[in-house]
Amino acid sequence: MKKIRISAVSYTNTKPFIYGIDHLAVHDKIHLSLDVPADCAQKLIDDRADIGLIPVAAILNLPQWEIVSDYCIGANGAVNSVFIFSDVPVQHIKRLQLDPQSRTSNNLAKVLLKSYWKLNPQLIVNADDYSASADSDTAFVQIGDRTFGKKNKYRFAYDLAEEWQRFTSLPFVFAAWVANKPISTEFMAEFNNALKYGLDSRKALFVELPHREDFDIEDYLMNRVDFNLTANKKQALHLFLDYVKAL
Ligand SMILES: C=C(O[C@@H]1C=C(C(=O)O)C=C[C@H]1O)C(=O)O
Repeated sequence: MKKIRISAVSYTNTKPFIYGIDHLAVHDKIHLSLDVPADCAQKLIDDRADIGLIPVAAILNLPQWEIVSDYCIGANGAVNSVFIFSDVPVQHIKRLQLDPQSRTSNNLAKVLLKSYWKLNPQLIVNADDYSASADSDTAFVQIGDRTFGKKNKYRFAYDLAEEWQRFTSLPFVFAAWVANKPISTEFMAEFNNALKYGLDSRKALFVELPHREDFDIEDYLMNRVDFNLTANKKQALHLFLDYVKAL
């Protein structure tokens, strides 16, 4: 049987899902690659993958798409790995560098700047000095493991899932399992079950993960990232896509 090509996020937030896939028979039906979120999205857009854990903002670039699982990378309030890091309060940011690995959070930052904070800093894509500007008016968006332990290194760290919740009173969905073509319901049920198994096995996974003094990975994967794609999260997802379309 031809293997289903799956691109998943290479960050710690996806490790529970990978644990589930690696421990169940669905593993043998899959060709799995781990990529930064922007590449997960591009693989699905270019049809180099059949299913991806893709940044939801990239859904808008897919001619055909379907959410194929009950699970996601989401948050109910602060997620603790998606920030605008800044040396000045958001009102004083003049330039904002976007994260080359992100699609959703860059757009979330744009939505919050426009509609919540009502600010209009210059946005910089692919900055040469990304995340290391000497200029204190220049802030940056950053996602994933590169943010671990950095929260107290900048005078201001705006958690974008928390700011979104302040703005809309809703949770947020960063990435969802999306297919770009019809996939059999039998396979999707087996895959969904593996994702659930991974989430249910988080305690066993923690034994394998490296300990960090500067970041509480267990709290992150048990309490900050919220993996259930609930009705509330779907509502938030559609609202977010409407905001992105209006940018
Ligand atoms: C919470 C996170 O969610 C992520 C953020 C994404 C984005 O901004 O495009 C995409 C996938 C997720 O991994 C994170 O990576 O820290």
